[in-house]
Formats: sequence, C-alpha cells, structure tokens
Amino acid sequence: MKLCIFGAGAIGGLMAAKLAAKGDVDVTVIARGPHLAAMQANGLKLVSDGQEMVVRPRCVASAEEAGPQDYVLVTLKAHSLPGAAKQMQPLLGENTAIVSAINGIPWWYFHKLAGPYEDRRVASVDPDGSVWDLLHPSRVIGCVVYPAAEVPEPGVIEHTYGDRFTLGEPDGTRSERANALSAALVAAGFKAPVRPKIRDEMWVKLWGNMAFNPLSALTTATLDIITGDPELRAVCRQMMLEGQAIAERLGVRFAIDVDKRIAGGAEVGAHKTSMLQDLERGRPMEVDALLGSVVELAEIVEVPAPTCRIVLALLRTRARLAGCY
Ligand SMILES: NC(=O)C1=CN([C@@H]2O[C@H](COP(=O)(O)OP(=O)(O)OC[C@H]3O[C@@H](n4cnc5c(N)ncnc54)[C@H](OP(=O)(O)O)[C@@H]3O)[C@@H](O)[C@H]2O)C=CC1
Ligand SMILES: CC(C)(CO)C(=O)C(=O)O
Repeated sequence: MKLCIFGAGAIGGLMAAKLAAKGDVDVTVIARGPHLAAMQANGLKLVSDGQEMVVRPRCVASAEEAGPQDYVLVTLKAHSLPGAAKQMQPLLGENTAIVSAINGIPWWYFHKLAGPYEDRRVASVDPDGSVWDLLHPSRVIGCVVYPAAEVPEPGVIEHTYGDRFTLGEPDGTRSERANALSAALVAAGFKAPVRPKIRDEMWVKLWGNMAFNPLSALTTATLDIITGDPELRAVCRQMMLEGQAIAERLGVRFAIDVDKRIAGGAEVGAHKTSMLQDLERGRPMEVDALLGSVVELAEIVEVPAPTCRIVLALLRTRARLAGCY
C-alpha cells in the first residue's frame, strides 16, 4: 500500500510515525520548512506514553517527488486546503483515495447525502469550489480525528491523547478501500472503526469544537472554565443546541445529549483549545471550518442560529485584529 501524508504536522506526523514503524506500508511524508528539514536530517521522532522512537519515512517537499499513491491522508489545517489542493494533483492516480483528517465541516459534506441538498458545496471551507473540483468527493473517505498531538520542535511529534481515527464513506457503504485503510491503521496501533454514518460521528466532535474553541479564543478560558462557569456554559450550551438543530435538519442523529457532550469537554480539564493556542502563537485560526461553516449550513437549511452568528462575528474580529484570519 502506497500512502502519502500531506501536511504532516502534529496529527499527520503521529500517523506517519506509527505507520512507518510498522513497516508494511510505503509511507511518504509531505511537509515544509524547518519541520521538513529536521525530519530529512534526523528522522521523525515520536514521543508518546513516555516512550521515544525515531522512524525514517520518505520526507519530501512536493507531490511530484512522491508520485501517485493508493491513499492520500490530508492532515492540513482546514484553511490551508484551498491553497494546497492543486499541489496535490501529482499524488492522484485513477483510484487514489483521499482521507480528510481535518476538523470541522469538510468540503465534501453534501456529496452523496441523499435529499434536497445533495452535492451542494460549502463555501466556508471551499470558497471558489476548486477543492471539490481538484479533490473530487468520489475519492474521499471521511475521518474523525480523536487523538491530540503537538509539534514541540521541528521533526518531533508529542502525542498527548487518544488513538482513534473513525473512518466512513460519504455514502455509508463499507468499501474495500476503507476496510484496507482501517486494517493498516489498526496494524500500526490505532483504533480505526469504519462507520456507516460518518457525518453523525463528525458532528459529535464538531459539537465541541464549534463552541469550546471560539469561546476559548474570545475569553482565553480553558475548557474547565468554559464548561464550569454558569454564564459561559450557558452560551456554550446555546451554541451547541443551535448546532444540533442544524445537524438534525440534515439528518444527523446525536447518540448523546448536549449536557453529556459538555461533560466530556469538562473532563479534559484546564486545556487550551487548539484555536486559543493558534491565537496565542499568531497562527491562522480554523474560524470558518469550525464555526463559519456551521452558520453557512444554518442558512442552507433555514434554521436560526443567533448565538452562533454573534459569536462568529466577535471571533472573526478577534482573529482579524490578531492577524490570525
Ligand atoms: N493537533 C491536534 O491535537 C488535533 C488536530 N486536529 C485537526 O487536525 C487537523 C490538522 O491539525 P494539526 O496536525 O494540529 O496541524 P499542524 O499545523 O500541526 O499540521 C499541518 C502541517 O501542514 C503543513 N502545511 C501546510 N500547508 C502545506 C503545504 N502546502 N505543503 C506542505 N505542508 C503544508 C504545516 O506547515 P506550517 O507549520 O509551515 O504551516 C503543518 O506542518 C486540523 O484540522 C486540526 O483541527 C484534530 C484533533 C486534534
Ligand atoms: C477542545 C478540544 C479538545 C475538544 O473539542 C479540541 O478538539 C480542540 O482543542 O480543538
């Protein structure tokens, strides 16, 4: 199996390290800057559970060097995708599958979603529709990322939590390509269930990200405060209820209720969300993938989302003024 990880930072680096360590997948990593230079010079170091290992997958700067693949795992931040989709073309052969391991509503969300919205495009994450055209959704296997990881220094991945990457075809079928990828990830030490309703799974993750992340960036509060302070928790809960109404209009079924999902966030404790971390580091924030897209979907299905709209307006201004949007 030839597999390329495009944008191998924290999550992609974690996947690359464990897949390469197993040895039976031909792994190529595409990265850039000092992180790429460090991996090329010293290998890719993974620190996980107090253990360190160094692997040496092929690390390159461009898709031309990697050539056509069986699988392309896209582990970019959502806002990097429109700029990178063209660069990925040399990775795509006739049957190459693309796995989008990216938080938020993906560009392919409406592909094969039976009903009135089938094949609509999501402008928040694919403003000119070029991601859809270049990375056609028929190639896509959906993926929900549960682990947490960081890049504390170039070439080094620190894995802090979790081992599950839930997979699923947009049309809910159990395909050979999804099964084969799942088997490779399981062999590498991950959990990788293939689920028939990948959008349901996606929303449970997004449910937290659409509320916790913006509120943390606006207030600088950690998750324990967002979920524990009564006033802030009420705003968070209201955003999530709006998200639930939007998702349910699109056919999503939530297996847990909103208070259980908030309790799940509370368990993470005094953690800075990834959006707050990006803001503090002056890096672009996933504003549109995590909340702009939710408001866009609210407009499409004509469900009111007043709290999400207010928070989105505040967040965009916060992010713009910080140079992160
Ligand atoms: N990290 C985490 O714990 C979790 C992350 N996620 C989600 O996973 C996704 C990936 O996040 P994460 O791994 O943290 O992000 P990172 O920023 O760590 O990784 C993305 C990498 O892609 C690189 N990159 C960007 N554009 C290009 C390009 N054109 N060519 C080559 N490399 C490129 C970036 O380089 P550069 O740094 O130079 O921009 C960076 O190294 C996000 O959607 C995130 O929300 C989900 C759950 C947890
Ligand atoms: C907040 C958290 C831990 C869960 O929603 C997360 O996924 C993030 O920081 O982006």
